[in-house]
Amino acid sequence: MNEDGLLELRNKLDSIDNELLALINERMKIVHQVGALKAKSGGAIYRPEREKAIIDRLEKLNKESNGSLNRAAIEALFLEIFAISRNIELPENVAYLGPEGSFTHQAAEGRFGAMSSYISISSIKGIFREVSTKKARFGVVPIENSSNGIVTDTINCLKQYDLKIIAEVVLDIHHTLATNCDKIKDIKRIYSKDIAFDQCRKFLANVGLDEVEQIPIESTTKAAKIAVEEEGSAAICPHVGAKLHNLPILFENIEDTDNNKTRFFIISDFENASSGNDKTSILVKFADRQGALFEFLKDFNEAGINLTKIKSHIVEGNSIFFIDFDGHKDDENVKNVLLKHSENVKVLGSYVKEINDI
Ligand SMILES: C=C(O[C@@H]1C=C(C(=O)O)C=C[C@H]1O)C(=O)O
Repeated sequence: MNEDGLLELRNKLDSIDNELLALINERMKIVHQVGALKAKSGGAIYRPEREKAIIDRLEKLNKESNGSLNRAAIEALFLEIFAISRNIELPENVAYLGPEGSFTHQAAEGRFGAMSSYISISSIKGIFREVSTKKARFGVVPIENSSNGIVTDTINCLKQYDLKIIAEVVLDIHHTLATNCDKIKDIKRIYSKDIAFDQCRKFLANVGLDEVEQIPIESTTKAAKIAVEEEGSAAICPHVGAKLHNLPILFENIEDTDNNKTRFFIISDFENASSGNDKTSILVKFADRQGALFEFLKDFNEAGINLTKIKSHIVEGNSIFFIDFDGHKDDENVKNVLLKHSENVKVLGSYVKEINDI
């Protein structure tokens, strides 16, 4: 290795880092001023729509100037900077569906960064309780998986609690088979969450593990914890879950579809302003008469609103619909339709539409 060449390059990196540090500190001073203005006006500190606009602008600039970073890299860098900025203004605590290492934990960390504090909660209802009693500023809950559908507990809580969806996060879900066993045939039982077994059926059959006892438990990460302690056990769990409990990974990406995604909602107690690229979620209870659903959908159609999801759901014996559509609740056309149906509709929140859709 050319030692002089290496030293010269490292010196260049050092001086770039010095400039970056000075610029980030300069940025933080301005964030502080924004924070002071918000404190005066009572405005929300976290503004996902503004953060998205910054990332969109930087991605465009990066393309135009032939920069080598892709969107994921720009997001990783800047979402962390934003999270640090917000935490300097007001420390953020985030309640997520645990345990540590769960997919919901990953979704939470992706959005709130390394400086936020995280509270692992064992039930979805517990998360709603934590946020509505202001013990946590944000909650992160799963809402649907591409193979297993909607998460009933989350719908029930969205109906019951007066909290808002302020952002959505979509994660690609990958499972591993992790075990202390050296050979597949030594595996006598597998622990995982019920829906994870469903998502890996073909894989289990292909490797001859479909007849082995499957023990469903409440989380995939807990599955790794149990499997590490019990001889002859394996876990279907996320990569981070296996690492967290030092359980060797035998197979990666064992899910049956290569499009396995979970969508999460971030909930809090404030409403977002429009970003120009939003989605809105509502719950609707239709009157028990012919044509009620049809008329509702007709009004949406006539207002030029694009429905992106409609799922029926039973709560306490009554059928309600969970509906997503493009647009913000304050957009003129949306506002009018919602007003017309206000008796039957609960608006759950308007939030920036994710690119990675489910
Ligand atoms: C500084 C602000 O507050 C937060 C931090 C942001 C940032 O660091 O750029 C952007 C949006 C907000 O989540 C702002 O609203 O501009």
